[in-house]
Amino acid sequence: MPFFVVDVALPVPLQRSFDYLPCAEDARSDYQPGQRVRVNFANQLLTGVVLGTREQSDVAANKLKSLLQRLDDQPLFDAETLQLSLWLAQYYHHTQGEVLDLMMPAMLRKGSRLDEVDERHWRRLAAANEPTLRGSKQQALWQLFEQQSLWPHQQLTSRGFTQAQLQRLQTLQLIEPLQLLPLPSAADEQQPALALNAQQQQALDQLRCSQFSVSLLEGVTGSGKTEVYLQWIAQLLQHQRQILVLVPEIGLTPQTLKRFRQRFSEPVVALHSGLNDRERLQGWRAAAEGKARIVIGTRSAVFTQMPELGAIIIDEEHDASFKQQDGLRYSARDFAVVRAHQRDIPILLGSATPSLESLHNALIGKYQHIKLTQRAGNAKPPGMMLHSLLHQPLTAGFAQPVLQRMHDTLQAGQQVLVFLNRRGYAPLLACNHCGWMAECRRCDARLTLHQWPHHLHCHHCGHQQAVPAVCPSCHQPGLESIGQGTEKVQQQLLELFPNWPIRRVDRDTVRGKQAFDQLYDDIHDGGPCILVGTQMLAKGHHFPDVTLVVVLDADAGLFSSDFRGMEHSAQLILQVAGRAGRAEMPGEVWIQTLYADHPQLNLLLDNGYHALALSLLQERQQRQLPPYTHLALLRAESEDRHQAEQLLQHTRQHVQHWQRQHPQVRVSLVGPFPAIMERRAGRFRQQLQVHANERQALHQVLHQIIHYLQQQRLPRQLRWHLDVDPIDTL
Ligand SMILES: Nc1ncnc2c1ncn2[C@@H]1O[C@H](COP(=O)(O)OP(=O)(O)OP(=O)(O)O)[C@@H](O)[C@H]1O
Ligand SMILES: [Zn+2]
Repeated sequence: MPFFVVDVALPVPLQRSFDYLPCAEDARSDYQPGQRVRVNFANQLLTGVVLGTREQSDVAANKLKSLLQRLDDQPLFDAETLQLSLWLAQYYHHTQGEVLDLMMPAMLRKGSRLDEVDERHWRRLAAANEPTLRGSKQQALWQLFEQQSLWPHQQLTSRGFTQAQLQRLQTLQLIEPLQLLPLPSAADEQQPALALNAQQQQALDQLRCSQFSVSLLEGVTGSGKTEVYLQWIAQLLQHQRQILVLVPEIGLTPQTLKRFRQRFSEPVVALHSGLNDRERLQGWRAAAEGKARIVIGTRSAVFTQMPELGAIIIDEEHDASFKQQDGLRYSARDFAVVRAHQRDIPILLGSATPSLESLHNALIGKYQHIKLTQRAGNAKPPGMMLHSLLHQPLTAGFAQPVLQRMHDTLQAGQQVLVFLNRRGYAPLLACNHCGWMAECRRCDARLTLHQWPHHLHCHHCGHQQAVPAVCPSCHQPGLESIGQGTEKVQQQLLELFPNWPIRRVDRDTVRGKQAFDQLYDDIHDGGPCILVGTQMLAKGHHFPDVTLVVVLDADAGLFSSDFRGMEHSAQLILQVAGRAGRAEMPGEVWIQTLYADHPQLNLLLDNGYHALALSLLQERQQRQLPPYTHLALLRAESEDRHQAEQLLQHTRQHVQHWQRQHPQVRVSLVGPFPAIMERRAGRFRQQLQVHANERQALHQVLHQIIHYLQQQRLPRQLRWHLDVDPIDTL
């Protein structure tokens, strides 16, 4: 056989691919780009992806190793996905091998075969004669097969049929077993589309079913954006397209999924973090084989291979969960736009509070700008007011008039939502004798007091410890909790409103999808109650009986040192406010603040998000910040304070030196300086910011930086990473 080597991309940070000898017996034609292979790399078993084959190698023949196994007969990744992986690798300055690794469901990464997730089904054979069956159970079973020729084994056993009964039908040559990929079924009861209002219809009319275009659907909360998505999807399905819908981490509730499955009889696959590896691969395959016509998923679902992909929808496009915050720090939204462009298909970004990036693109005409300014149905926009806390006696953190409104709302049989973005009992435990404060040993942060179970908890590194009985510093009793978290508010409200249920919704009370599902049902079953919650309650949920929203403390977000702080606070406030009055009854939002004359807060309330966003954009332009410039962060961290700083200092010098030889490449470097919270989990964190007017210049410099860093022999504990388009600089 003529000599050849296989070129393999591996999930390692080295900027190159690797040559391997083929598996014994394999011909060159057995290898195609996109197949997975198993290799031994530096004594590690890795799954790599074939990029091609070659007649020669730069590696000496006696140094070449053989592949351990070829995992796929057919390419797992198509040419389009391979192309996209290259884009990701270049843009985020990782290797193609790392990107492909990220794009694979975990089971494939570990080397599973695709058909491992097939499940047992039974299929009716063409029976010659009407069978004579003994026993009513067997007859009932056969009747099912007369209604529908194919059944998943598991569905039959859950209806009480046994293996023996199935085997009996098999012996009679009525049915046969087979292994198949399970597909989700549509809801039993399908629901018709709603009649769109004029604005929704106009929005739908502006959406095309082919060719690349980006549309920003800026629709106030409750304006019926989802209904527009659904009706557009219906059109796309008629064109035999697959549709990818991305939603924020907590936006993919069973209710959302149900709404899709009740509307479409085509298989709708959900991909989210609540799935196990097996379910995830099943969903991925259903999409990759074109069987799932709609995929609805969170961030990483953006990588799902879909041969007939015809449109992408990103709901709540401003949401931070679309940006991966560790490893390969990609933005699913930005990548989705690239993907749509490459495939020449439309993409729709929806939000009541669009990111300044997307808004900017809409304003300069790069994106089509579609607006929904009214709520759908009979719902009215909630009335919003600022309530100054200055010189006001507070009860449990609430001003008197606010408590009165809460009382009236409950009396009227409606629900109240109290928003406080701080879980736990209190953000601080301090000694009232000597001023000692409970601080995290490993972070520049205070420990949060939790009451149930009773302990101190660092929300930054996860460190937990017991609550001391006396002050560890002066040994006096008299430790006091200062400030409020959701736990404390719930407890205080129980005393103030003993006749109504007070439900707390945060990560401590609601763990996992099922818990949320249960809670959602409870809230929907209605009855007056107070919901106390963090941002978990804020996003995309539809609670028809909530008519009063109280933002307990708007100030926390107003003075963030991050340049996106105000943007994010405004988005959060409006999203929470958007939960009020979404059905027949009008809603009201009270925002408590010490800064009732804060100009931006007033702009938001008086003129709405769009007006505030325009003013923030102006500010960004003046300060030369994104979206007017491009930003990347190089972060370094180490247990040794100076190591991290020095590494960035040297990197900076290296770049400056390089810049002197390349004066046409204009970037500016800011830093190194310590992160806002310098020490986290025992490590000191430093950052170097790279600002550029031109993307290309930014990438040229980042390339230099990566190249430089990879050549350094760094102590193990000194780590660095690059964040392109960071969503915060904290
Ligand atoms: N054309 C319509 N006629 C009547 N009701 C509608 C119409 N469109 C949407 N609705 C209803 O209005 C409510 C809000 O709609 P939807 O959830 O689609 O809004 P949204 O814009 O996605 O909201 P948010 O951004 O706040 O999550 C839902 O109960 C929906 O059924
Ligand atoms: Zn800590």
